[in-house]
Amino acid sequence: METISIGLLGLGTVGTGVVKIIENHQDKIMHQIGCPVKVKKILVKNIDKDRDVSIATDMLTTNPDEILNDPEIDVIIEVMGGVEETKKKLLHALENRKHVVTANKDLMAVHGAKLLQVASDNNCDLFYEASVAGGIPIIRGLVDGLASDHITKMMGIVNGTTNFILTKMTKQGKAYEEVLEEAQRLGFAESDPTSDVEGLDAARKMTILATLGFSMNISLEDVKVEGITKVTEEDIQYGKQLGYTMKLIGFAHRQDEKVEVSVQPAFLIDSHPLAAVNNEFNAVYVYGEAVGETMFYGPGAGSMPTATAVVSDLVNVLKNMRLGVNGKTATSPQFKKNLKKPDEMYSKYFLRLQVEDAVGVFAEITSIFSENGVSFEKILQLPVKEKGMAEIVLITHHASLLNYENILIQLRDLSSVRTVKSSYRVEGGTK
Ligand SMILES: NC(=O)C1=CN([C@@H]2O[C@H](COP(=O)(O)OP(=O)(O)OC[C@H]3O[C@@H](n4cnc5c(N)ncnc54)[C@H](OP(=O)(O)O)[C@@H]3O)[C@@H](O)[C@H]2O)C=CC1
Ligand SMILES: N[C@@H](CC=O)C(=O)O
Ligand code: NA
Repeated sequence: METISIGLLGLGTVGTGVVKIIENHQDKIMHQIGCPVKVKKILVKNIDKDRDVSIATDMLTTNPDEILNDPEIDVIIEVMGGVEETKKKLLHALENRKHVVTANKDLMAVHGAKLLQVASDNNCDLFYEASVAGGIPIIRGLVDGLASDHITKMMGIVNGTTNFILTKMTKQGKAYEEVLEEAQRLGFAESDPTSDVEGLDAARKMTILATLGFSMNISLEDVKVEGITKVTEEDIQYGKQLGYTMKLIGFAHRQDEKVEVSVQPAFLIDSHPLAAVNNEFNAVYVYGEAVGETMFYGPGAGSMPTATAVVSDLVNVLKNMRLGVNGKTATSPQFKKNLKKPDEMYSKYFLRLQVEDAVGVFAEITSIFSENGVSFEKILQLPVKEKGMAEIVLITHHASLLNYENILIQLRDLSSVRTVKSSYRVEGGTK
């Protein structure tokens, strides 16, 4: 029986998990594909490093050509990270007719369209399930599970680090900096956690989900991004009093064939299923016109969960090899990109203002809202320590982004408004 040989690029957190799963689940893999699978060669930076898995030294190399040009290697698994240099390596692999499995969201969010095209031109598979929400089969869920439906909305908690931080701030009242260090120690955060906390990691994942879910070529630049670095414990506590939970939400909405995609800290109504997703867990809520509400939940990062997605992609490549149907997945989007404008993007908003505690101030503020056609759903006025000042916390009814931004400009111009302390999107509905 012929053995399938794999070339592995990277033997870090995910690569180590891949080696373990291929070894430990060999019987199950063989049962599905009918022949054994072995990792033949592994690209690393440092051959002498201690590893969490036992590997013969002659399997390691620092020369990518030993893998990319080896005619015995059928499939490349890329779990090394990086964008431009990695793109070159994968193009080289595909041009050498090697199938590719990758966990690299940074690469797929930026160069996915090009790589998928080259894969298709060479009759190769390029699968990337692990790139979004680690071990959760969300890409297969969208592309296969919901293939017959018209998806109108996706909301994702797709970054484990920020969900861990916000959960600890909300439930244990811990400070942001303290929890970020904990997330780094536990290994959820990227080596430079800026892309986690500034929302870029989630934006890359939402780019991939929106492209697939809406069958439109969404690029990273189309995603409006805001991270969690400005979220305060007071904001979280005010939201709690009003019945909302703070989450970093990736939001993708389609209406009348126009779409919007964004990532931002947002308040979710406590009864929303995503509000119960805590710590480093990820979840993606998907609304399809026919299926209604669905939610995909699980571990979005970590060695074994992420490697599960990678090796499952590998099994699919090998099943396709047996059937002789590699590279046949449709890659070109069905629809032309059509993005919503600010007067077409509707949401509720949470707003926290520090204002003078004087007669007429409340009326001045409410008149700005009514001039812009926006009304309130909830409102609280609270005393603050500083004499003569008060805090107003409110939730609006649905407003267009255009009207809401006008309101913010006008409020900042009012002499009775000392500061706009914070402002967040509020989510709760379905479609
Ligand atoms: N960790 C996670 O939970 C998740 C990770 N991912 C993605 O998976 C990929 C891998 O992540 P992770 O395993 O955490 O990363 P690690 O940093 O743990 O591992 C990277 C591996 O790649 C090797 N490597 C990196 N650059 C080079 C290079 N230029 N030449 C040769 N070898 C190189 C390293 O070698 P050496 O060991 O010698 O240093 C190391 O073995 C990334 O794209 C990441 O975004 C996706 C979902 C979840
Ligand atoms: N840093 C990422 C890891 C997985 O993609 C996260 O926190 O989700
Ligand atoms: Na996944």
